[in-house]
Amino acid sequence: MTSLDLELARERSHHDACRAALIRMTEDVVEQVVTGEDVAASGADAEALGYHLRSRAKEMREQPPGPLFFGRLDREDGQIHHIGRRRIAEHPAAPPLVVDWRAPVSRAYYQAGAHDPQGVLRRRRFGWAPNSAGATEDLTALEDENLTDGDTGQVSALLTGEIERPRVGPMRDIAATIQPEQDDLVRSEPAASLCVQGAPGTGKTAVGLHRAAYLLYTHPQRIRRSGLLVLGPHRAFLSYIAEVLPSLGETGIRQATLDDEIARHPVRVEDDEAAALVKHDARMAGVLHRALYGRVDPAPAEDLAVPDGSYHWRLPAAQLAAIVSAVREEAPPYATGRERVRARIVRALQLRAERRSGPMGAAWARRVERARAVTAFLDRCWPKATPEEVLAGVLTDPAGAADLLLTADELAAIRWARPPRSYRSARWTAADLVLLDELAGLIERPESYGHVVVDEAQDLSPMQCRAIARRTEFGSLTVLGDLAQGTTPWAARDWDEQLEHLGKPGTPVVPLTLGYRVPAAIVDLANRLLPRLGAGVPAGRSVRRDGEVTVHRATELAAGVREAVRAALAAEGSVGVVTADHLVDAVAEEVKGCGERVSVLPATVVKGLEFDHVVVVEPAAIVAAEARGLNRLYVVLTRAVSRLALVHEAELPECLDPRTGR
Ligand SMILES: Nc1ncnc2c1ncn2[C@@H]1O[C@H](COP(=O)(O)OP(=O)(O)OP(=O)(O)O)[C@@H](O)[C@H]1O
Repeated sequence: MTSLDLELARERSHHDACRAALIRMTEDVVEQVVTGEDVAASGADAEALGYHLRSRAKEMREQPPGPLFFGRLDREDGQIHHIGRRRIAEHPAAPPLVVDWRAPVSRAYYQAGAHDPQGVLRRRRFGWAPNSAGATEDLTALEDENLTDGDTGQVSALLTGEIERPRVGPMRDIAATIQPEQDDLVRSEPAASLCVQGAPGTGKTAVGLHRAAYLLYTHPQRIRRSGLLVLGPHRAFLSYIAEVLPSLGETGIRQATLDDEIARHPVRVEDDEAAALVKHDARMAGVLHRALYGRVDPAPAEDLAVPDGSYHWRLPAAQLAAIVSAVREEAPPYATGRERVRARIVRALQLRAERRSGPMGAAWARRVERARAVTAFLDRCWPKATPEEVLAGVLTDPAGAADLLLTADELAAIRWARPPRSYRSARWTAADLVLLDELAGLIERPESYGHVVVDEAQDLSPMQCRAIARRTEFGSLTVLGDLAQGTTPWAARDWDEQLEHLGKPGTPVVPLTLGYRVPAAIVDLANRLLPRLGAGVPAGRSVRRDGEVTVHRATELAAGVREAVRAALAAEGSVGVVTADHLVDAVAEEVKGCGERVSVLPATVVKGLEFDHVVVVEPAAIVAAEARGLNRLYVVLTRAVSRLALVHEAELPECLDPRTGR
């Protein structure tokens, strides 16, 4: 037996011990559910304790199968730590057999190097059979890095293998291979917001999800109680990333699109581009504010008289006006403002009444509060409002609230051609829902999440950013994006401005430029587009030296597509055939029956996804299809993990043409 075999045998037996301990931990929790429900002092305690234990038992049972550790640290002080996705111990007080990758002692696993060993003698990486469910015999390799040997410049074969592994199915966690610059972001100060400007494939999404898991581990009370939300650009993306948090042991985290998060109604119609542009513009915040508060009458003309038996208590108009404007200045949410005016009126009436007739009890105050005359006054001077009613007013007659804030053309763009009979029958567009959310937020403050991770944040409009800002008033944000991948008409060109809309001005922007998805040959090709994207971001680089770009000039596009897909299928992994939206049906027809590994996708839905082999059909059509077509093409090219094929019948966009170079 070689010394490597011996070490592997030892590690396998440690894995067996971990497996046995994990089974015991799960059994213990299930047992505690039973006793926990019986022993607690009161029924309510038993309920709370039982709930807590049941959730833990469920969480333990739902642990996805897999290897129980992926690394090991041997420290100068003689301590040895195995590192895995969750802590495993014989019993709660025993030293752990496996420490959680998020624990402070695990940090050195990701950060220590020969130049800065951080008390570590040796880092060991374990190699498991692909997609292992955690059977001990799947532990097939290990690799040691001695940090005391000076800088050997040695590249880890296991790490390279993991990064270059063919992709199938949904995104996987990267707990075993997080890189130092990524780890800094994952573990950065939780109360502070953070913005990551990352070139394609640098691991922004992975960093955001691992940071979410880290925050839940480090601040379970604060973050769990107030909630954590992950926002992604579309549902396909959400299902692609859905497995990552559960595989890190974090279940039940809300992952949604912003549209889902704010949906008060179904989207029934579409805006034309001119209307959508105006509705997503930051000035709409002013328009809506004006429309809502335009309903408040700051100078009531008449005195208020509240009948009380045979008597009337009176407040003069001037005093009413002073109350209304004082509350306006305090700027509470609109609905709170109405109730505050009511409370101040009652207080003023009470003072008057007590001056005349002595103390008035709480019952009297309640009666006055609900008096018809008081409510009638409020209905005139601070009427109730619903977002739908106010927005319908704006879209029926935009000039009323938006005059001087919008140009005549902009007013015309958002004006309803045929207003509905009532706001209740209005058919709302996606942008209208953003505006309704703004109004709802002015009327009543929404609950704040503890932390929100926002992916592809460059694509959000100012009004969408404000919807997120409202939900993180008392929480923090992890903002992930790439200005070069901005494809919406309102995509950000500058992070400082976007962060201001997100309610977190001055948040530090940290660049990531080293890519783990796209091989260097493909990054170099995509970088040729960068100068024309107007994004001013640093160019991407790649750790990957593999990869291949091929260009097929086809005399007949259909035949070219068939040939490129056939060539792609000769290698392992997924094949994404991506083309302009209007060509999708025709292309899908050509590759029908090519099997499950091939997906045909419109260019507009591939953001955030990746395929081993990407076949781009007619790049020029992707560029021509929309205003930010070049940005779209940049996104499409950078979806490739190993190989990229360009198939074209029309001329290639100039910057991609191998004959014109850059
Ligand atoms: N440290 C790492 N170890 C292994 N794989 C990694 C690492 N970092 C990133 N990856 C992999 O690289 C790919 C790209 O990561 P991710 O999707 O998070 O990047 P991104 O910056 O969000 O990309 P894009 O903006 O292009 O969508 C994923 O498959 C991810 O698992």
